[in-house]
Amino acid sequence: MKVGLETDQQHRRLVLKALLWMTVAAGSLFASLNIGRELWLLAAGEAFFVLFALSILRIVDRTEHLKWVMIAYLVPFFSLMVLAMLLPGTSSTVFAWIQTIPIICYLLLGLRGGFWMSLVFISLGVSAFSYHFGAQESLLTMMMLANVAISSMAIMLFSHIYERSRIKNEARLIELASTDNLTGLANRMKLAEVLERERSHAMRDNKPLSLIMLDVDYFKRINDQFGHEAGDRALRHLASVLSSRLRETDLLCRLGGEEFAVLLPGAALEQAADLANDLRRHLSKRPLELGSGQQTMTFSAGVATLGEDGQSLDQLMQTADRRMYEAKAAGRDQVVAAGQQYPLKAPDPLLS
Ligand SMILES: Nc1nc2c(ncn2[C@@H]2O[C@H](COP(=O)(O)OP(=O)(O)OP(=O)(O)O)[C@@H](O)[C@H]2O)c(=O)[nH]1
Repeated sequence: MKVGLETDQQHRRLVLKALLWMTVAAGSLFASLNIGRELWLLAAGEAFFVLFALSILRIVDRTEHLKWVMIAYLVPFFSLMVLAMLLPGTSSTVFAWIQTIPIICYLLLGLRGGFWMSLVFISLGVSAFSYHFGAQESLLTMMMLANVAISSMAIMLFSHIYERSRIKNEARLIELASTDNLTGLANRMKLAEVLERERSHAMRDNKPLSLIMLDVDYFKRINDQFGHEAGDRALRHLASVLSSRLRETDLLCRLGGEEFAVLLPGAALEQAADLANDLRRHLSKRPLELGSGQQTMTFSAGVATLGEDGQSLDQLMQTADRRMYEAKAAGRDQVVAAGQQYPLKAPDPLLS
């Protein structure tokens, strides 16, 4: 199952792959042209880069150190560009490549890395250009140099502004896509994403992880008696009451309608069932205020735990869901975990 939106890393991996294929194509072309022009050093550098790009293409999809791979590629890549400008026989048009530096840096390294690497290599590029072509002190050369420096800085500025607003918009988009807009809780997509992460932590550290699925009892009656708006308020009320009883590391989410889930990292089945039961009592002691009076809310819940009840989100949800329906069938306002019913036989003094 594909979880979540495409991340920054995936996006940068794609850009890097495009750059590597461009290097292979352009490097092969320029290497053969420069062999024809007998520029042996430059041709050798370009041929080396074709092989270097091909070797990075082999690892780019599986490396966990993408940022370092990018730096290891970009530093010699840009250095070769600068070197190309110093070689005798190089035409002034090679400077066009310097203007790609900020775009490549910001797309691959983000704001901070992009800024520093652009600054260093644009400065080196402009210096190399001025060293090579600025020997004749004509006004035309000065104008060329000024144009080259200013246009590169302008591209750097635009790339910076673009990357900053892209990062902001992406963060906002991810927040919207992972939030339930009625209650402000996490939604199913967020649950899937966090569960994947917590599942690997739990398996690595040999720690438990449990899931509660809960469904409000007789919710339709609230809608029918007090209207849809009151139903919406009831869902927000439940979200706020349950959130106030949970820890920051627990994840409460609304799956849809009047169905919710709580992911509990570090909790074994029994602890999760106790907590679900506690949430049930907590909610029943905080009735919803309606214009005409108060309405007590209850829910039925099923609990499942990683390992015993399955390894994937789907398996855990299916088991917890089945147990939740057992709780409904057994009379509602209760919790079921592995065939165990809560409240246990002794009556709950707080509810009587
Ligand atoms: N106000 C409001 N109602 C919703 C929303 N989503 C689903 N519902 C309503 O929730 C009700 C769910 O009804 P049922 O599935 O019969 O469940 P129930 O009445 O809680 O009964 P049990 O689950 O069997 O205890 C339906 O009337 C839906 O229209 C929502 O976002 N806002």
